[in-house]
Amino acid sequence: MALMPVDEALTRLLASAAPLPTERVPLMDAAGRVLAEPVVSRRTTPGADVSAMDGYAVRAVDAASLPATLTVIGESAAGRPFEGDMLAGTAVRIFTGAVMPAGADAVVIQEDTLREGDLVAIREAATPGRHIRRAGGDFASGEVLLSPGHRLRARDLALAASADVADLTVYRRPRVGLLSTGDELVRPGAGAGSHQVILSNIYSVGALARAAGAEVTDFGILPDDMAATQAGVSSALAAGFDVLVTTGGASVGDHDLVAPALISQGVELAVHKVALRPGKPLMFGTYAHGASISHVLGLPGNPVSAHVCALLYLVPLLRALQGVEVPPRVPLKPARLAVDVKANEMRMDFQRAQIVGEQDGLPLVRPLPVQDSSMLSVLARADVLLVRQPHAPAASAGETCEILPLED
Ligand SMILES: Nc1nc2c(c(=O)[nH]1)N[C@H]1C(S)=C(S)[C@@H](COP(=O)(O)OP(=O)(O)OC[C@H]3O[C@@H](n4cnc5c(N)ncnc54)[C@H](O)[C@@H]3O)O[C@H]1N2
Ligand code: MOO
Repeated sequence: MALMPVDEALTRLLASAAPLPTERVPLMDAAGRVLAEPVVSRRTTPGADVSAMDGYAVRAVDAASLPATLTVIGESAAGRPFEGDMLAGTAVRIFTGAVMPAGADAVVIQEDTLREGDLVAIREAATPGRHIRRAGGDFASGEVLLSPGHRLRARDLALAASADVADLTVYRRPRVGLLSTGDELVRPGAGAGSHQVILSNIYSVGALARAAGAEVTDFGILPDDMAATQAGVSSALAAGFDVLVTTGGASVGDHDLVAPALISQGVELAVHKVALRPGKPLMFGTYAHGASISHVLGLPGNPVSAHVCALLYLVPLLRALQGVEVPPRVPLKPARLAVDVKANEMRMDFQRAQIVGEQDGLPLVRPLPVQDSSMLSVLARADVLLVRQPHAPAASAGETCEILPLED
């Protein structure tokens, strides 16, 4: 069967990824969620002209030339403004964030004054507007501060709070189910024999999914048996995950039962086998539950392949389900080769590589010597994936190349 190009598989996957329903969440629970409605300020901030420093509010004209001694007629603290008017020759003690008294147009910082009783000697000439934060200087009421599709960062939550917005409309978190397959798999810490393999894929894939905003459920391990695989797939589909991720059993061996089991349970496969290394056996399909659908992503069992496929396909799918606009291309970045590399064959190749320096503003990248897709220690040592396009010719040290970050 012909292998599908990497970006075409991504295009097909994203084509079915309509955003999930929305919900309201309080700001405290909103980090990492994706906005479904804009954040519109309900307030002008600052709400009035305020002092940026601790000192004395003055009329600049009274303290424009020195010496100048003014009479202190009151105090303005944050939350407790001075109510009176400032007449010629007066000053008001003021603190950071406090409203400027009517008539004052400058602040002299405390360090530039000498206070004696009701009098304050000004030791640094005042200029109009000095140390004043203007009303609306940060943002105005009605201003759109954050737009739909934006993934909320810590600082966005403070911004929304300061705009007097207490909860936000975001897309529901995608629910992801992880289904592992393989007679050989044993959980970490459960005393695996040397003929067995320790279940590792759900940890990397699950962590990538969580970091992309999903709620993750470990749905267990299936044996390499057709009836059991069909039954496992059937109950995982019935659980109604937004995304069901299988690992293993994706290739062509006698024990690779996932594709036929998915098809037998009503999953329509849109992708099966991609021109990708590692990750050739990748499959993707959808399963209809009435009006809603489950996306089904079948990852290869080799741990590096599963991780790379999750980065390339699962993470963008989860973002798209949360309303993020995701370009249907692998997001490559420029770099420079630290060593010569060979011509590539027909599969787009994602080589585990290290950044070993910098040249002309680009990271210098060297592929690790072993590229076996079972080797997690090599993946852990890598800084990035060095990406080689299908049929790319041999390239020399110093030439530009493309990389994919392993973390964002
Ligand atoms: N004749 C062919 N053989 C293979 C082909 C092919 O085209 N023709 N493709 C190869 C490629 S590429 C890959 S990648 C692997 C992956 O195939 P499967 O998805 O069927 O993976 P398994 O056979 O189930 O397992 C492969 C390997 O990974 C280990 N594994 C599986 N699940 C996990 C897990 N959850 N955690 C940790 N390790 C896991 C499993 O024990 C095997 O060692 O197929 C090639 N073969
Ligand atoms: O392409 Mo497989 O994914 O060799 O590891």
